[in-house]
Amino acid sequence: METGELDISSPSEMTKVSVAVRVRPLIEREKKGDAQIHWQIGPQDLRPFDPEAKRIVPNSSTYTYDHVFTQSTQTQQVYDKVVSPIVKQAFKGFNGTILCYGQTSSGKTHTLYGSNDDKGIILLFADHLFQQIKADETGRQYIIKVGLIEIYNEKVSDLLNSYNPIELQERDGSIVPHGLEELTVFDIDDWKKVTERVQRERKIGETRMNKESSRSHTILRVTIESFDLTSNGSFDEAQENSEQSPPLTTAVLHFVDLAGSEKQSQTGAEGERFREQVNINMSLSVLSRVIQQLSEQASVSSFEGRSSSNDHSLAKAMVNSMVRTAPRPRFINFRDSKLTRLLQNSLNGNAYISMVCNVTIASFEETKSTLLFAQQAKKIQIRPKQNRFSTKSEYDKKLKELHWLRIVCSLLY
Ligand SMILES: Nc1ncnc2c1ncn2[C@@H]1O[C@H](COP(=O)(O)OP(=O)(O)OP(=O)(O)O)[C@@H](O)[C@H]1O
Repeated sequence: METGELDISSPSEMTKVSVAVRVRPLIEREKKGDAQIHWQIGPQDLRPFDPEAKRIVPNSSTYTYDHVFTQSTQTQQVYDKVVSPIVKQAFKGFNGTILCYGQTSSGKTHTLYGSNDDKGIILLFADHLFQQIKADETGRQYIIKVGLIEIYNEKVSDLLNSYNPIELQERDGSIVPHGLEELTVFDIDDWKKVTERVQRERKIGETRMNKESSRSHTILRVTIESFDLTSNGSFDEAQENSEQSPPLTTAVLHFVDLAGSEKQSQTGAEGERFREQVNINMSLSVLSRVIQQLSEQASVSSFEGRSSSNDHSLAKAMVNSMVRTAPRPRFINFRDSKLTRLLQNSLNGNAYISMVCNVTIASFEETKSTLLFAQQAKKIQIRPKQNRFSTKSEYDKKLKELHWLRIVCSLLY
């Protein structure tokens, strides 16, 4: 396996969150303000740079990641390294989450939604998705559903359905966005219609909030259901046990564009804007806490795992003292914000996760805070499970759904 690649060779094994840092080019405001360069970018790391002395800060830390993308990187490269492996797994029925994190104006929206001359992850994903479906000659059928969720001031709503409120409900141990309308797309043309709506609704959202930067978290939720119709709709029990192509799989992909945090002292925000900022900073700090708790849990359990394999009394004593000094959290604070509650299933390990942490080299403190968050995230361990349907009745239900969806879509488009 190439260094830094997402480890998907053995899905039932523990693996880690893939963490990338993307450095955006300097923007006009920074160029005009004679911005100073505070970071030196290496192939897989960043180091603090002293702009006065024009050298790396002596004895400073090196921040290392799975991937570091420089100012000249196109989003296609980010997609190939960070998103594409997750999408390939989604075709086999594994959930995935792609999370863009960073301070305000660090390039999160650019990375996800792109610009005229640099396609964003969402469009690149659509190209990839429908190419894969077209190239599949096995006769498998796919149902693709898309929903767009907004979290604004701790309220969860459906951006594709008049901002209807969404309730986060727990079902069979999973958190589901109850009330979310999901649109079914059969090909790239359907997808383009939906993404045009997504872009429109995001713009309306921006106007509604009277803002220049994202004051809400938006989550594009894509469900890929795939099933095998080669045996003319009959359910093959033997195939059900096949690891590679079970008759029915489902995977949920989340593309998360987080609101950027800001310091009130820097922006002087008041009134509604101040309330937005407090909510954004609160939910981001809950996310940081959850990531920290999960990473602590991972280091304790991996240490326990290592020591039990050679059953050594000294190792056992060390584990005991470690558990005493850094106890495994009794619970993870998922419920403390809507964002972490919605992402609970993913963060808790049942999804491949890639984080793109966006930064600028023109800021020291804000970039450092993102880099520290990214370091914590690197430690989280995950063990995604394949989502496969296991009974003939579930299979028949899906067949009926496909049948009706095709009828409805043929009437709509
Ligand atoms: N890789 C890039 N290449 C060129 N321009 C970029 C890149 N990344 C960001 N930018 C530009 O930087 C500015 C800020 O980017 P963007 O709006 O994506 O930030 P953000 O992190 O989403 O901000 P916020 O949290 O405030 O919404 C925009 O003008 C965007 O076009």
